[in-house]
Amino acid sequence: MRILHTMLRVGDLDKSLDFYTRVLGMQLLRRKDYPDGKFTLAFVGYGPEDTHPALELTHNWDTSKYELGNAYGHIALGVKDIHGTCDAIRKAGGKVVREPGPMKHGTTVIAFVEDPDGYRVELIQQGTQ
Ligand SMILES: C[C@@H](O)C(=O)SC[C@H](NC(=O)CC[C@H](N)C(=O)O)C(=O)NCC(=O)O
Ligand code: NI
Repeated sequence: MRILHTMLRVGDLDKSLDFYTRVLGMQLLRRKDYPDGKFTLAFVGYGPEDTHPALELTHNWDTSKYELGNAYGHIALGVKDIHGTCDAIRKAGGKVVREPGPMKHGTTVIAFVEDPDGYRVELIQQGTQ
């Protein structure tokens, strides 16, 4: 088995696609409208789905906001230069909500950014896990 995708419900698909593609550098892999169900699925990631996991951004046409609750954690991205990546994300208009540094109670070097819905994306400095 392998991880195929993680599904996130998003309130504004255009804003989310801009964040995940322009700000985080992902590719839009495929997008399909389901008019009978009044929703759109857009898959984004860093490579083709037959070899890379993807995010499934689900847009329900009648829902513009979700209660994220306190159970959801994050998706994590490995990065070569966490400081440079955070600077680039800020420059592109992204929101860094936790500056790079060792995790609390540990040594892995992490940072957190927030997507347009408030979902957190963790950046992990490669080689520090
Ligand atoms: C290893 C890396 O992938 C992590 O996600 S560790 C990040 C760390 N997680 C926790 O502390 C989990 C327990 C916490 N009580 C929770 O439920 O989230 C984290 O979020 N650290 C915060 C920080 O600023 O270092
Ligand atoms: Ni993590």
